[in-house]
Amino acid sequence: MTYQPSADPTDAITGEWSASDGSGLASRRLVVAAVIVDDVVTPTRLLGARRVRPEELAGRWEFPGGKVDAGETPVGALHRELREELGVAVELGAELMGPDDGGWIITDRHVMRLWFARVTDGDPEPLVEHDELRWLDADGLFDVHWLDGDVRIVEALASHLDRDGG
Ligand SMILES: Nc1nc2c([nH]c(=O)n2[C@H]2C[C@H](O)[C@@H](COP(=O)(O)OP(=O)(O)OP(=O)(O)O)O2)c(=O)[nH]1
Repeated sequence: MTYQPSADPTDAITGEWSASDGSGLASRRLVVAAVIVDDVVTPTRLLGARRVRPEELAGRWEFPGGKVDAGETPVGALHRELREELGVAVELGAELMGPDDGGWIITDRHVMRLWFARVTDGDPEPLVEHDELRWLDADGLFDVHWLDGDVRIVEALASHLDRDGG
C-alpha cells in the first residue's frame, strides 16, 4: 500500500491511495475536510457543522468539506468546499494525520484527510449542506452528535485544543 501524504498543503499530490493490500483504502473515495480553529498554532476551539442531508445523516455533526472531484488536488477541493459551504477563505495549517496510511477511514466507502484551518476572509455561515455551525471548545467537543466516523477524530483532537488559551 502506498500513500503519499502531502507535507506541503499547496503541492499537487492528488492524495489517491494506490494498490490494494486488502485494507480497502484503494476502493474508498477521498473526502477532504477542515478543522477550522481560532488559531492554527494554539487552537482553543473548532467549528462543527450540522448536516442537512442525506436523511440518514441529517442532524449529525461533521467537519466541513467534501469529496475530491476528478482533476482536483485535495487542497484545491478543500478550498472549493469551504467557499461553497461556508462562504469563507482559509489558510491551512498542518494536516491531522490519521492511522489509516495517514488518512482516516470514516465509512465503508470513504477515507478522509483533514487540515487545520483558520478563516482569513468571510464569516462562516451554513450556506448549503448545513443548517447550523457551532464553535466547540475542549470541554464541549461532545456536546454535539458527531457522525460515527468522526468520533475517533474528535477524540484525537481533544488533546490539540488548549484549555488554558482563553
Ligand atoms: N464532509 C464530511 N463528510 C464526512 C465527514 N465524516 C463522514 O463520515 N463523512 C461522510 C459523509 C458522506 O458520506 C461523505 C462525504 O460526502 P459529502 O456529502 O460531504 O461530499 P460532497 O460535499 O462532495 O457531496 P456531494 O457533492 O457528493 O453531494 O463522507 C466529515 O467530517 N465531513
